[in-house]
Order: sequence, then C-alpha cells, then structure tokens
Amino acid sequence: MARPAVFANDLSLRFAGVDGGPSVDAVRGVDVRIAPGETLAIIGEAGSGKSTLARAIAGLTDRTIERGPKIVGGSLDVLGIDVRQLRRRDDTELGLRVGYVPQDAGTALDPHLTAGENVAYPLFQRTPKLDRVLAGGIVAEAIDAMHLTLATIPKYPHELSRGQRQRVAIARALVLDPELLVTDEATSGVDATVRETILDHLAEVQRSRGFAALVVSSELGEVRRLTDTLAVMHAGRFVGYGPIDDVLSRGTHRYVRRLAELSGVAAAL
Ligand SMILES: Nc1ncnc2c1ncn2[C@@H]1O[C@H](COP(=O)(O)OP(=O)(O)OP(=O)(O)O)[C@@H](O)[C@H]1O
Repeated sequence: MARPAVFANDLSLRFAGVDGGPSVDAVRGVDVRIAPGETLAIIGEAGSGKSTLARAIAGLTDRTIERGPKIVGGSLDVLGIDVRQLRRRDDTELGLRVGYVPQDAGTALDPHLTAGENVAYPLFQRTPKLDRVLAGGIVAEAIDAMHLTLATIPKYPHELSRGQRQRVAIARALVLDPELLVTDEATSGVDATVRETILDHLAEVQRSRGFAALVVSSELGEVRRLTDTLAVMHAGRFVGYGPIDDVLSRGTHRYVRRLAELSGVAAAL
C-alpha cells in the first residue's frame, strides 16, 4: 500500500499562553490518514481546532513560524517528513511540496505585486534564476486552470473581486504542482454562485493532477462537491470520521446529529 500523504496518530496541538495567560489545547488526540490522491474534508464549529490542525499539516508549527501550535502529543508525518523534527531548512522543502491556502488567502496576497507576480512568487522562491518567459507561461496556465481570464494577470489584488482574489490565491498554492494541498475555508466570504465555480475548478484540477488534499470547510454542501470523506471536529477532537453518509447516519455525538438533521440525513439507528 502506498505511504499516506498525511499520517497523524493521536496528535495533540497546543498554543503557548500569551503574557503568562493559560495555554490552549486546540487539538486533542486526533488520527488522520490521507492517501495520495485522496481528499479529506474537515468540518466543525468555530474554534473547534480545524485551522490549527490544517496549519500543522501544512508544516506550520512553533518550530517553523512565530506563535505556531506546538505538537505536544502523538505524531505527524506529512509526505514522509516527521513534522515534529522540522527545522526551517526542512520546512522549505515541505513548503515547496505542500500548497497552503490559509483563511482569507485573498487578503493575504501581497498588495504590491500583481496577480501574476503573486502566483509567480513561489516559482522564483524555488528557482531564483528561472527564465521569465517560462515563468510567464506557467503562471498563465495556473491562472487559466482556475478559470480566470489572462487579463487578471497584470491587475493588483485591490483591482480584483474577492472571488477572483481567492482564485489567485489558490492558483498560487497550486503553481508548484504540490503533492498535498491544504485549504482553510478557501471560499469564505465569496458569494454562493462564485463559490460553487471555485470549488468545481478546484475539484477538476485535483482530479486531473491527483494530489492529496485536506479541505477545511464549514459547509457540508461545499464538502460534497470535493470529496466523500469527512472528519467532524468538536472541541479539538474528532467526533466522526469516514464516508460522509456513514458519519451522518451513524454518528451519535450531538454535533454530528445536528449536522445530519440540517443536511436531511436520517439516523441509521
Ligand atoms: N495563535 C493562537 N494563539 C492562541 N490560541 C489560538 C491561536 N489560534 C487559535 N487559537 C485557539 O485555538 C482554538 C482552535 O482555534 P482554530 O482557529 O483552530 O479553530 P477553527 O475551528 O479553525 O475556528 P474557525 O472556524 O473560527 O476558524 C481556539 O480556542 C482558538 O481560540
């Protein structure tokens, strides 16, 4: 069996307290397994630990970023790399192999760079002397894969709509052909029709390139467009994991039951 793209075993993540305040146990003993080419969606209410888990899986921990979450229990292996052992040097390697679309990614684009320059940024980070014409071709392809017109390329982020900015951010995360894509509410704040288009483009690119993906979402309808494997998070723990309809019909936790009710799935019990 192929080695999983993501393998977490009994993983716990903690934020250190600020100014002597209490620490926060954001993720408590979760198990995750994502095979190459597979997509896992995580759903859960605000503050349940989804973003913290996504960041750690993208290799962003206290060892690699300021105020990152610390692995305080269990193990986390991403693309064969032990995330507990990351040093900045290794993080660069993981950073080049994992595409990460953080929450509000559109607003995280560099405002002083055009959309095209934002997308090209990781290319030049990997290969500083990359031929500019070659880079331009790769950027145009990445922009096109998200169904943005090429007229988007010379525009600055403030000249684009929120949905266009999100798509530029996704194009940037995909430009290095990652083996794993991690997205955190990639379509939040984007209106419903644009959101569906973005998700469909993402699903299409994922199918054609076959990378593994972890998708954080707060909407079941959105999740179903991308995958049929779901983890439900509540207060830092998983309270459901598996095929969406099994999770919803068999789950006993009240948050899972509520999700099932909202989505019209009846309990199998
Ligand atoms: N940098 C940080 N420092 C300290 N605590 C944090 C930090 N980031 C998140 N937390 C805390 O960790 C817990 C989990 O937060 P997290 O952002 O992972 O949840 P979430 O499920 O992604 O929520 P949302 O859907 O609102 O983004 C919360 O209690 C939150 O307050």
